Amino acid sequence: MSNLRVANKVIGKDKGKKAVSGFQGIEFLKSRGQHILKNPLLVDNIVQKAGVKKTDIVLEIGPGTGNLTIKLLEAAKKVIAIEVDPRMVIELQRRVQGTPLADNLQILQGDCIKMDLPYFDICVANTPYQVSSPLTFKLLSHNNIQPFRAAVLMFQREFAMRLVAPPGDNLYCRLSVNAQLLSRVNHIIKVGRNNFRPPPKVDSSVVRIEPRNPPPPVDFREWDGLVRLCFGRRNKTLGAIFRQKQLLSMMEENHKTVKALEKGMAAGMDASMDTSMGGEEGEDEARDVGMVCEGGVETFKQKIEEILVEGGYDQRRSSKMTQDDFLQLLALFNSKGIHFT
Ligand SMILES: C[S@@+](CC[C@H](N)C(=O)[O-])C[C@H]1O[C@@H](n2cnc3c(N)ncnc32)[C@H](O)[C@@H]1O
Repeated sequence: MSNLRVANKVIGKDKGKKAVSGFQGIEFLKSRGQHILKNPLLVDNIVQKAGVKKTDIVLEIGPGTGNLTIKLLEAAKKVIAIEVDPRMVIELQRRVQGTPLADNLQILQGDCIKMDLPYFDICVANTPYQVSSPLTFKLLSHNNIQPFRAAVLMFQREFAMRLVAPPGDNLYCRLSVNAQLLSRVNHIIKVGRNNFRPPPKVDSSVVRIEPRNPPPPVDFREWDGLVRLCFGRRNKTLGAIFRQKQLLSMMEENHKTVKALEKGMAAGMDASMDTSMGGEEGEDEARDVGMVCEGGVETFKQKIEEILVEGGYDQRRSSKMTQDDFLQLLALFNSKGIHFT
């Protein structure tokens, strides 16, 4: 039996997973999102719309049997392809072997979510749908370290439409807000399911993601913490969301932790000059967590309500709020010492 025949069998961690017969004897795995592009015109269209330049280093995630890879190699200076399935790696190597394209292809075998990404100018990929969201945000956070021009990615249609959805759209959600904070996202090609082998259950779309350079000056973790709460119940008013007991007590705990940490750091710095004047213990505690107002000790709930009313957010719904609305809301909370990390 040749090496290739051995390689084509489902091996290693993937052994025993559901497979359908595919290309050159390779069984395609559903669990790995192996839906191979079989329409060459579509492949040409993706490469052309991506705007790949002769000087580009292209990152491809999941090259599979190489239908897109070959076209990318013809258009770019170099392609770095990350593929998790060793059978696909062998097939791709076989396809370029002995051709001038082989010199410009680097294959990294492994899981794209677990490995550090290399430098690249543009990412073009028919992505494995299982990793759509982590991959999108991995790419966008990589942009903070090594900025890139764009990512042109095939996703399931609904995921793509959620990425591009504007405020007020039924599909507008945490994913839309987060992706649009970090990038400009445009839908560029609709792709029917019959362009793949085997055909997936749903249609797909290609989107173009252009990271915002420089990235927005906001702590993304904190931003996502706020957005996650706001979209917990997307059609409720923020007033109603932030009145929920469980949410308030979680925020209050978080608030106390942040204050205690700040106090600990300040104490470390001021250890040699203690200016404390004593006072009522309860009030000190409340002051420590930033909840003392003119009339005395204010409850955390009141504080949050005041912030929302003051900013005009009490009756707003996250499903209709823009990036700027969320940015201003976060700035308002932060200015009152409330954080979402
Ligand atoms: C939708 S197929 C695309 C194949 C090929 N690019 C094409 O268009 O014909 C997805 C590919 O991603 C690979 N893959 C799945 N999960 C992966 C992961 N976590 N990291 C890297 N590659 C992955 C699969 O083995 C498969 O080859």
